[in-house]
Amino acid sequence: MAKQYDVLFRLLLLGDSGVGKTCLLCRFTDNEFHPSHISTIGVDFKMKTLLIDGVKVRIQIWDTAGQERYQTITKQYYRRAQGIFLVYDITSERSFQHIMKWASDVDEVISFPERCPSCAVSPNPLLTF
Ligand SMILES: Nc1nc2c(ncn2[C@@H]2O[C@H](COP(=O)(O)OP(=O)(O)OP(=O)(O)O)[C@@H](O)[C@H]2O)c(=O)[nH]1
Repeated sequence: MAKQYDVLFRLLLLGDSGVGKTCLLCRFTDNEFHPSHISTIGVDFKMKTLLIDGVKVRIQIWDTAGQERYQTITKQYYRRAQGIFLVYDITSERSFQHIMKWASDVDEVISFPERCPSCAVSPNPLLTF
């Protein structure tokens, strides 16, 4: 069976609840828009394969819940990501101000490799993109 992809990138969407992370992902993977807001529970993901210069690039995008109560779950995904999108709603100044908080949460998780020794060599996903 032919290999389905040559390289895999794991990316993560982070931001306040309701800023449009799921919509952004649906638009990117399926070119669809669903106007209803059904809060993500924990973490969900979608994939898309792109052909770039003859290389099959599979992009796996993890869509996290913006609600605070799921953060124990969502933080477990920060280290596995090779890139993180910090998403805000352009009509919500508050969601923009919270971007600093999301970024510092990521920094906090990845700055303490002793919490997860097997992940100690992971690059900082906020610095690599
Ligand atoms: N006008 C407008 N509304 C949007 C856009 N993108 C998303 N929305 C609306 O924003 C609401 C929330 O979108 P979601 O994508 O579910 O938000 P989310 O960030 O995934 O929310 P959580 O799963 O709770 O973290 C929905 O009611 C969408 O219809 C946009 O580009 N324009």
